[in-house]
Amino acid sequence: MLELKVKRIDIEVGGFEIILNEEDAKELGLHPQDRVKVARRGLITTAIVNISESMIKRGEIGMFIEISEKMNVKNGDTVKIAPTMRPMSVDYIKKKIYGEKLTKDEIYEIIKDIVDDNLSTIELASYVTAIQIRGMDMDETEWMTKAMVDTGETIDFEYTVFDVHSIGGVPGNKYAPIAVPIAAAAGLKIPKTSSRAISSAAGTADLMEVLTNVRLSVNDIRRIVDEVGATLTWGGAVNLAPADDKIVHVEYPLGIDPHSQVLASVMAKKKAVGANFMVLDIPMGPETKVPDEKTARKYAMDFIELGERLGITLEAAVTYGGQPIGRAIGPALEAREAMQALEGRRVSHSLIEKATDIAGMLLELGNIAERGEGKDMAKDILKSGKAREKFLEIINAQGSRGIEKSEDVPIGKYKADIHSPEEGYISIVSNKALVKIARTAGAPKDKGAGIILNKKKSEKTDKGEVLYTIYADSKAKLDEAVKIAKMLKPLKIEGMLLERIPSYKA
Ligand SMILES: O=P(O)(O)OC[C@H]1O[C@H](OP(=O)(O)O)[C@H](O)[C@@H]1O
Ligand SMILES: Nc1ccnc(=O)[nH]1
Repeated sequence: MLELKVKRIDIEVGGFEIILNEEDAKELGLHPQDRVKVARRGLITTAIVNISESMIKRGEIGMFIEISEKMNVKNGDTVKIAPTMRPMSVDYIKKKIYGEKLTKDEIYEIIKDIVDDNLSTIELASYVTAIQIRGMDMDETEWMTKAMVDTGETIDFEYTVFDVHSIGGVPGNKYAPIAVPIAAAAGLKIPKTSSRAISSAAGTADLMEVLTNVRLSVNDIRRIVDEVGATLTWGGAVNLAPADDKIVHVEYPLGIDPHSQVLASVMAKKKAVGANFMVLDIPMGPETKVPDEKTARKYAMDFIELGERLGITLEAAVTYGGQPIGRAIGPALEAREAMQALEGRRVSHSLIEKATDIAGMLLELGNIAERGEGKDMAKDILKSGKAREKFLEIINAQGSRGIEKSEDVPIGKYKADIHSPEEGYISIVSNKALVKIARTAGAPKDKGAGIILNKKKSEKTDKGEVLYTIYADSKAKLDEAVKIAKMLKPLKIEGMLLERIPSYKA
């Protein structure tokens, strides 16, 4: 064991990492990526070792933001460190890499180590990759979901709780800020939590954060649902299924979201708030998580079965994901478009149809509307302005940012129009290319960054007309996004030369 003086390093590294001087590391027999226990005043945490010759002096320990905050240390404090073993869950991850089925206890151990930050980013990334390639059966998925719930807090409401969730994968998917207030305006109780972006350029949590505080405590969620009927918050901020956000953290840069992880991630969040009934959105289309009907059915049946195992009645909606929902992509632009829809302004048909289809299913599940009449009722509630009122109540109860109208939403200061190289009809809109461009422009972290589509599939364009506009919070990222856009050409025009493949001799 060594006692070392803390030197805080103001960098977020996404996990518990420390830096030791080469000599101190040698004394303890430590190498880079080994683990140590770090202890101070009864607090003990596992951390991953990095080694430096000169940045950290002998007798010092460099502590990055995450571990400094967890251990509550300032410069000059002392901590004790000692080498420790790799957790057993690394062996279980390897078992999955080799394609074996995991037991309930092994899965619980992995999830517990994820929650306790005992796994390095490398190990966590291997876990996600192993699940993507090897998959999990329904038993493993159920155990994983329950482990995710049991390693966090849960909320018990005294009334019937409704919920809604999308598996994501289609850009511009801002159905929730419209569907949730419609259902809440009709009297349903919906404590909705969302993830941040996983494969897209804006998750519901990212876009809600433009308008309100999404970091609520369990008690705040309970109080606000009691008072106004619904919340729209970020799951990662509350201790509800806390493993989820840590897994999302490594899925995001990889842009992958394995089937059984989607099931566990969504359903753990629903179980943690005690949902009794829920609607699940499955966007289907090329370049989404669900390319065809067969995959959509598999998702729907697996979700329904997992729902049954957890005591949640679930109805799935397979929705059109062949191109973005609405015309806006990126947190602020999507928040603005959702508000425009709530204000009754003219927005894309696809957005209104999708949001009211889903809200209608919730109204029917809640026995507020007869079967087959939910959608019309949802449209009436939207038209009446009651959903807008409810939405403002929700965002004000969570913490007002002073945004009351769509015009108040701040969007990217820099923008560039992309023009059509020729006349014709739009034949292909590439979800993936649009996400790549929006992410290059800075979304989802730069809230104002993203894309507004001026043209969508089957629409006619003249030569030189604006196809879409890219927004960014910084000029450098805008320039980069324009470069990528010109390379990827996300909108194809019928008759357009798609690619020229020269002969070897050319
Ligand atoms: O599209 P990508 O980024 O893969 O999926 C992540 C999004 O999907 C879910 O949707 P919602 O909360 O029901 O809107 C998550 O909560 C998150 O907002
Ligand atoms: N993996 C996930 C996909 C969509 N939503 C989630 O919350 N999680």
